[in-house]
Amino acid sequence: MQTIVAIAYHTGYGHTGRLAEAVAKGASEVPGTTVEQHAVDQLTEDDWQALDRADAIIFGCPTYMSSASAAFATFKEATSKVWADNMRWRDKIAAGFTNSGNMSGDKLNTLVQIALLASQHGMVWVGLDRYGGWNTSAGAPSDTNRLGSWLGAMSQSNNDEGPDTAPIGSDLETAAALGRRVARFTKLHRAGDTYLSGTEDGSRDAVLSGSGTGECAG
Ligand SMILES: Cc1cc2nc3c(=O)[nH]c(=O)nc-3n(C[C@H](O)[C@H](O)[C@H](O)COP(=O)(O)O)c2cc1C
Repeated sequence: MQTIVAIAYHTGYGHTGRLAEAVAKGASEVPGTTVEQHAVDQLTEDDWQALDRADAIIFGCPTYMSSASAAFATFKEATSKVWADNMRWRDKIAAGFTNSGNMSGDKLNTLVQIALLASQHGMVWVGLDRYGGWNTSAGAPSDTNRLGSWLGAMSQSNNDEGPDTAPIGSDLETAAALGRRVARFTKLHRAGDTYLSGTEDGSRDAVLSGSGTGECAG
């Protein structure tokens, strides 16, 4: 079964773009996953259609002034057309990531904004399943999930470094872990759907409402 994981992201200066690449790399490690990246400040009609076709959308943007960047906010509002069309992103898998200059930098607010966007669309949110790192005397910045985030992947990029060196490898690996997890859950979600669609009563909705048997015809 081939599944599509789309990454819809904004980057102002390239740092969050590195994170998007890492998320893509992680997702692509799950066999049978097609990964697409879409820069939300350059979306064409084809990009919007690709997002409609995706089984999962992972949203990402930098944190600017404690919030999602303005370019991402513009995209966020533009998705209201999708929502108004019978919530056509309903039931897709969703996740999020953000990057900022400070260790905290109030970037949890950005992930909350992204998670609320996904919730308004009726999407199914997947967070990060990694223990926090860099939180003991033996810990180090090289620990994955060094910023201790579970709603989504966070990274920090020094303000005096370009995207060639920031964010650091542990943040990129954290982002890759999120990509892998989303790709795995997307497969499980689609496989369950496909299984139930093949039940003897032939109706996923019948099974889920309790009137079907749930016995697979095959
Ligand atoms: C307009 C603006 C606002 C920013 N606000 C914050 C902030 O609230 N918190 C923070 O930690 N860093 C903040 N930063 C730093 C950026 O988050 C940081 O440079 C990040 O790496 C930029 O990612 P990008 O290269 O993908 O645009 C801000 C940067 C800019 C340009």
